[in-house]
Amino acid sequence: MTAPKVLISDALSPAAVQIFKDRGIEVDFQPALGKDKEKLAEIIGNYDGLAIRSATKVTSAILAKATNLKVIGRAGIGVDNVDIPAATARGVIVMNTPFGNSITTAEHAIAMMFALAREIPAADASTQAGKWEKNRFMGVEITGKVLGIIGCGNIGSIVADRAVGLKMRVIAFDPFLSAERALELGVEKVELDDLLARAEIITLHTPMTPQTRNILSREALAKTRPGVRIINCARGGLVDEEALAELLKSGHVAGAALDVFVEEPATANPLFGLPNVVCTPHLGASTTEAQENVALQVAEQMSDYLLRGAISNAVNFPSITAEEAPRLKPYISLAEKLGSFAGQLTETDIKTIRIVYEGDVAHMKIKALTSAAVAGLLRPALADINIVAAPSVARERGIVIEETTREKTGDHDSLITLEVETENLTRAVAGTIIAGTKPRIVQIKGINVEADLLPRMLYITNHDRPGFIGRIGTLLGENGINIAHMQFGRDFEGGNAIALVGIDQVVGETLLKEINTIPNVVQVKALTF
Ligand SMILES: NC(=O)c1ccc[n+]([C@@H]2O[C@H](COP(=O)([O-])OP(=O)(O)OC[C@H]3O[C@@H](n4cnc5c(N)ncnc54)[C@H](O)[C@@H]3O)[C@@H](O)[C@H]2O)c1
Ligand SMILES: O=C(O)CC[C@@H](O)C(=O)O
Repeated sequence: MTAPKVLISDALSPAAVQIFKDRGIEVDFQPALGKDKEKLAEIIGNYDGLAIRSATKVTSAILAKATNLKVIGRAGIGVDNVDIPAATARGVIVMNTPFGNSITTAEHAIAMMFALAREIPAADASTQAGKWEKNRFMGVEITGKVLGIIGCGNIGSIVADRAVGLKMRVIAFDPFLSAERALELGVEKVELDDLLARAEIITLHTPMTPQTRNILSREALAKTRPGVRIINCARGGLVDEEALAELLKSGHVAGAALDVFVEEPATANPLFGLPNVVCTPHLGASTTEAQENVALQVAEQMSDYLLRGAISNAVNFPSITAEEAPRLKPYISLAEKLGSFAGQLTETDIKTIRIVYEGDVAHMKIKALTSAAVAGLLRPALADINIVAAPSVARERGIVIEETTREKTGDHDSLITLEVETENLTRAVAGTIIAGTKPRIVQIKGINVEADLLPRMLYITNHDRPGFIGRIGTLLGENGINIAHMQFGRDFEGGNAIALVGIDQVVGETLLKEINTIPNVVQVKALTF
């Protein structure tokens, strides 16, 4: 196996390069490439992995050229510089490092708060200019002030913790913050309007989503207290920059500290040059400690995926640990084959996919197995579908996916049953793993029939009558088709029967039609796995 190749296209700590090398991965460190999208597009096709910070924009155009790419690792939190749907559609795993820079970023927000409260940047510039303007700079105390946190997740909670330590009164707006967590943090959970009306300092710590974009809109800013100070170390675009500039000029907002901007790199901005505006160039995560943390973590995560199939902190696929990966692999193959089996037999629109996981498999990462089953099921219709994209593609097509887990009920230690419902029928197929690694089908439409799934197979349904087996064997033999195995099942004597025939050659349309003329044959279908 040739070593996977990773491109680092942003300024990651050299610690990442070392990790990749130590793990036997070829690494190309080109920290300025993120700013050169033409060059990136030209070479991205050579790499299995891409490690980035925020400068590299992984657009759908870049992804279209990334023909070998398997994983994008973001050394940081926000993945808004990656086109996730486009990556997902191409089966590229996108991972981030959700905690490595949280403390550092929270500290930056606190530093910004002090900078605003005491006008430190302006006082520094004035002093170094020899002005000694002791009367110009009159600050405010932090102690006892009401801090309003919008978004109280990893970073917001660290800010809350530090602010409580500074004897501030902390209120937080976050629809996903539980009452227990708020109590634990010592913050008062409030609605947005309440926060806007009460906070003397507001700090933003939400991701950029359609709900949070412009959360501090012109209207929201108008509801704030006169003299409010605003800090944004999360994402540009959470605050209306034009409206904020106007309120700073009118004196309603006493100060604003911004680490992030609608347009980055920010070379011109409506806020630049206004009194008591403090700006940093997206430095929230820029400490030696945080950069070391995120670089090490992203390199480990990407290596684990490329070398061992382990997935952690992926934003578009469930996590799989390095220990789980080898155990899960045969079940992923089984789930995909069961899906493929049902998909090849389903010609009309699928309405619902129901998957039941029984026994040991019920305790595994079933989300990954479901993705594999859905990919297998959709592949006959959508040849390029991949396991990462499959569930979202299915949902886009209005297909309902239902998963159930339960303890072992029958003979098999693990059993996966896939049921597909279309307008006209419901089809179920079940399988298990034997000898630890081999996928085997064990039931079709409730009829027990045990068979290995070979690359070429025939699926035949017939009425259970004497003479069928001899005829099918003769017909295949006469046409030069070698039978690898032949398995039968029936619901009861003389009832409905199923034959699964593993074959070594391709069966053409003419022969399929001829098989269909054998007395008592109901349906015959050539399948490939
Ligand atoms: N400036 C920097 O260099 C820097 C560094 C790291 C992170 N960040 C950014 O900081 C932000 C927060 O990161 P995090 O790690 O704390 O994320 P997180 O996911 O841990 O927390 C985000 C919080 O926002 C809340 N939230 C989501 N939608 C909301 C809404 N509509 N209203 C209010 N709250 C909402 C979530 O419930 C969650 O608790 C992200 O945007 C991240 O990209 C910036
Ligand atoms: O990489 C950086 O410097 C910024 C990272 C930050 O925006 C993040 O979301 O983690």
